[in-house]
Amino acid sequence: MEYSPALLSSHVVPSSHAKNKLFVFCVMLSLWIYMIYCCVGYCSTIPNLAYGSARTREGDAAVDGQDLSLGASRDLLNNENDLDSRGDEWDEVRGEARALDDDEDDDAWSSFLNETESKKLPQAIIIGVKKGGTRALLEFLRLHPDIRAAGAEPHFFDRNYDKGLPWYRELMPKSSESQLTMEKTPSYFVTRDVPSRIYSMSKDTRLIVVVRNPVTRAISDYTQTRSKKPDIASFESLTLKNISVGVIDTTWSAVQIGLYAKHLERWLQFFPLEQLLFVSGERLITDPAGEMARVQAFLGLRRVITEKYFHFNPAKGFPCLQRPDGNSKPHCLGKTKGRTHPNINPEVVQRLRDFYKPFNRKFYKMTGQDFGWD
Ligand SMILES: Nc1ncnc2c1ncn2[C@@H]1O[C@H](COP(=O)(O)OS(=O)(=O)O)[C@@H](OP(=O)(O)O)[C@H]1O
Repeated sequence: MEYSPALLSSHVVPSSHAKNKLFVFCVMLSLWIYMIYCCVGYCSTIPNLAYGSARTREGDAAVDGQDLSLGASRDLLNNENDLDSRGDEWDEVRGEARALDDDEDDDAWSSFLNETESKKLPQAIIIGVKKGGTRALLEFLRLHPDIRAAGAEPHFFDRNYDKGLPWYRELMPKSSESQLTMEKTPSYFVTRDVPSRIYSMSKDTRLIVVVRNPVTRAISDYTQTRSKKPDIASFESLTLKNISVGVIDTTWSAVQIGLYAKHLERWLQFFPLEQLLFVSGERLITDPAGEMARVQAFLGLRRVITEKYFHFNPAKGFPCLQRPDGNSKPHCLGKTKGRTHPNINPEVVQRLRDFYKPFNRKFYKMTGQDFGWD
């Protein structure tokens, strides 16, 4: 058989073409697989990160408690290990927030496509008061698309300050440039060093205080502790130094926290009054949309959280959250919010009312708001 270069080239040239094509195809395929892998990896990481960081927060951040600064405190309501505002309650609340937030994955996608999110130090903080309704306020605010808030209480400025601002920032959820970052730690309001520390972080931090009738607040505080330590002394004996003399024991933390005017004085040494918003814990229950309108205005947010988001649950006795379209069951805060209070001797209640009256008046004067407790 005759050797033919033409024949040879007719075999060789098409096969090298095919090889080239195959090579290009393989490269393209690998690139596509890599891109799909990256996208899928990213999507699945967003919610996982959110949960992961929440868990880390639960591990690191302290729980609801108090650090009082008005002299020695007979801290019989020591809530150092009180999981009331976190723990199971927090999981439940987080579930509620997610249940109402159907568009979370869409949000993640749009933020992936449109802008970079990052963790920021909070620009607004709910600083108190313990048992005032701080959890309800935070959960209501978390429905706002322009707010991102840490769920658990970080207790940075009172208990974890030595860990530094980077530690604190790490506890915050990611947010876009247009979103406000928030947290709540009710013990800040009554802790001596907190105002100066927040001021050092940023003198522009907006501060929100949910206040409630100090007598009811004290009973609520006591009820919480009793639910964990059923054998504690009676409210009456803890309130009065000596039952027969009837002098109020102001060293008891449950009493001290309610001296709002005294605590506020310390804050006003660092922040102008306009930088603080006082939310009525009572109106947060009777008119949540009205109080939320004030809060949103104070934070410079559009009014998104309106009447449509609330449904009063007569069995629970509190407003619960609902989807504005009303298509799903409303979600209430957990069972540790809205406990039944024990019956307290009416004479002791009256003594406490009388005791708080001058402090309340002073507080109304300082804030320019009458909360109607007297
Ligand atoms: N919507 C809604 N649902 C349930 N509970 C509500 C609500 N709004 C305000 N409250 C009141 O919040 C009180 C608990 O206050 P806090 O969340 O500040 O408590 S804590 O300091 O974080 O432990 C809690 O106090 P208690 O009633 O004594 O349990 C409630 O009265």
